[in-house]
Amino acid sequence: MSTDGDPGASAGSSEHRRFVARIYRMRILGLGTGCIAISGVLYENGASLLTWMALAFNGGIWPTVAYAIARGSRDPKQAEFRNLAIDSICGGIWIAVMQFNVVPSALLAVMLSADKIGVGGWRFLARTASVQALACLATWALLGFGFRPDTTMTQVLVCLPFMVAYPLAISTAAYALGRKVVRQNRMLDRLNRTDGLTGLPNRLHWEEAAVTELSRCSRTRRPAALLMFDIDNFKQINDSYGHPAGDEVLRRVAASLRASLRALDTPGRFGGDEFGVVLGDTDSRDAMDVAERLRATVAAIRIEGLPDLRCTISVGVAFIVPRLDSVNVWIRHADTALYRAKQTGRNRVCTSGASWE
Ligand SMILES: Nc1nc2c(ncn2[C@@H]2O[C@H](COP(=O)(O)OP(=O)(O)OP(=O)(O)O)[C@@H](O)[C@H]2O)c(=O)[nH]1
Repeated sequence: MSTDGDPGASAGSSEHRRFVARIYRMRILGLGTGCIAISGVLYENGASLLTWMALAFNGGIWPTVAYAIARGSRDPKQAEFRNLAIDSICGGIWIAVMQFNVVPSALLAVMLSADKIGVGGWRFLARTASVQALACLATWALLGFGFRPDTTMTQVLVCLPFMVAYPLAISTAAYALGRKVVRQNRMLDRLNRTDGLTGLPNRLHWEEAAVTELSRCSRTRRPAALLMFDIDNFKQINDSYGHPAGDEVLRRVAASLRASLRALDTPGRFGGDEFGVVLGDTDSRDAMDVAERLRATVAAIRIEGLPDLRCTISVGVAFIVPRLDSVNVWIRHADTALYRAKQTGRNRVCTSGASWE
């Protein structure tokens, strides 16, 4: 009995073991309090010793047996789904044994249904509800179609723990699951926006920052600049020192970027050995200073164990110009300037020329 779990995860995974453990805890609570509710009816109806023993088994021993079955199974998820169907069958039998005593029978049916929806949705409920109904009908026929729907006050009172504790537990589990989903969505969103190697915003995220900056500039008429830079002869670094050394260079360049920029600026990895920086509220002179500083910082990078490794960057700078209404055009201007820096000897800063100021 549970509202929690991910039936879609792969068999045998730790997620499935957690799912089984959560169901175990819920089953102990649900069947424990549920059997107390049933006992009120059995007591007043003068049930046989065999019926009491069956109830004791269902409430006290079955949760642990079900847990052991699921834990020992090669496919814990499927095993647990079978156990949940058995829960429904038992529920159907108890409803008939109670001769449809209305309050505990309705409670049992509702709680068992909530479980099934929580774990496997309405389709799973439909499947288990049909076996529950069949088990109920068969038991009812076997016991001679007894029908005593009236519920006494004592029977209502012994239903209270089930009525209160179990829905609270279901809500708590649903809330915890909801929080987990929100956390995982946030993490996914962060991963989607981050370059795995450098930890910088990836191209998509970085371009969003550029769009935001461009529209802010159009509104406020404040200056801004875009830097695009590319590591010089990076292929040669990879070829001479190996790919892991190339990766380390990329990480160190990213670290230099993070260390030397303001919170207002947005660095990003554009792809391969190409990076971009959005410099918010920055005029052309300051932008050139930042670009030169970056160039010098990267040139000073030294990698432990590789004393000969040197890396430089070529930087293209594009300022906001009048009637610039597309980030793609802004990036193209910076790219053209970067191309010029490469063409004129690398390890230098070039600008796209035009500026507002
Ligand atoms: N180590 C490493 N290399 C990468 C990565 N992504 C791209 N590269 C390599 O980076 C190199 C980029 O080379 P290019 O930009 O074509 O040229 P370059 O050697 O930098 O020369 P210039 O740009 O003209 O100075 C290619 O060899 C890519 O395989 C990465 O994540 N890690």
